[in-house]
Amino acid sequence: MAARLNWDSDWPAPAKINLFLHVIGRRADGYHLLQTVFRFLDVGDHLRFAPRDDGVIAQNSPLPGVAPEQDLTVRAARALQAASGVRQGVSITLAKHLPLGGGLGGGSSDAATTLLALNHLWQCGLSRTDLSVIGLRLGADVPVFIHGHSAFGEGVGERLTDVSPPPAWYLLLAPPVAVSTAEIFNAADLRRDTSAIVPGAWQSDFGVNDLEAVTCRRYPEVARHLAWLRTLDGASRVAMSGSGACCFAEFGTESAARTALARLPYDMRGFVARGVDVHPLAQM
Ligand SMILES: C[C@](O)(CO)[C@H](O)COP(=O)(O)OP(=O)(O)OC[C@H]1O[C@@H](n2ccc(N)nc2=O)[C@H](O)[C@@H]1O
Ligand SMILES: Nc1ncnc2c1ncn2[C@@H]1O[C@H](COP(=O)(O)OP(=O)(O)OP(=O)(O)O)[C@@H](O)[C@H]1O
Repeated sequence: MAARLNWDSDWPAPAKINLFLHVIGRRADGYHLLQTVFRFLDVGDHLRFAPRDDGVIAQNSPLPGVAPEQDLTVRAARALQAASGVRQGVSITLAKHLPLGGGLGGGSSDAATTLLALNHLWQCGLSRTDLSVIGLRLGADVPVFIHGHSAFGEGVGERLTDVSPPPAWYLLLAPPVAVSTAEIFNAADLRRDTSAIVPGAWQSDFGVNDLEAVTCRRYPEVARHLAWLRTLDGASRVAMSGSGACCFAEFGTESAARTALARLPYDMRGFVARGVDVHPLAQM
């Protein structure tokens, strides 16, 4: 794919889920120390970039409720412009498919794809490590998308060790609420003392999402969707992703995931996605 990528390309920004997420402490600046496993999915947003000679960074497809200056694609492009000194601009078109505040890392993935794409198209020549440093300032979930492989994450999610969980398909549910990540991390009732494990000791059935109870107390719709997933037979894991709102059930076969989807109550929205361990732009 890498050799053919150019200004005419469609640039994918896949979703991630957190197979588990433990909060093991808190830094002096208030950010939380985590242990988590990030896995990509074969669904996501798509971006297109058009060159501009005037140095302007423009967003052609503003998201409802997100000022263009705050859009993570615009912020990523500006940060790359500043770090590399390039004088070119870009017009960005975002085809948004992932829910905002959904816990699927959509905004972070859009930012990471913008950094990877413009580093290539503007010929900035920055390394992936450079891009990760820029990305981390935009969001704790950005580095894993630049890293490009499913990974055990530590720190705030920037210290990454590759993992390859067993093949799996996921029934994702998207409760009709947007969860504020900051609200959940700052909650007084969040437990922050789960014991750390050695990354190499992680096995696919290990761990829970420590943010789940806090999100469920504040967003009853998330609790209701999780409770329904937990009635399903044959799921190897049921959990919330990130700080929510999306939840998933994991299955060993696509047909098992689709059978579960067929039973979805009329008032819930869901879809099936495959777990993917290599990011579509990893070979760039
Ligand atoms: C919940 C996860 O999605 C798990 O992958 C991430 O930890 C969140 O990553 P993100 O959405 O990129 O979050 P950021 O935009 O970096 O942070 C939003 C807010 O969440 C809180 N935050 C985030 C990450 C972290 N490790 N500790 C925190 O306390 C901070 O208050 C921060 O201001
Ligand atoms: N391109 C973008 N896509 C999505 N959200 C964006 C974007 N730019 C800015 N935002 C803002 O960032 C917030 C969080 O977006 P995002 O969809 O990444 O959350 P999330 O799915 O909870 O992510 P995470 O799993 O990283 O916590 C949104 O509510 C929105 O206000």
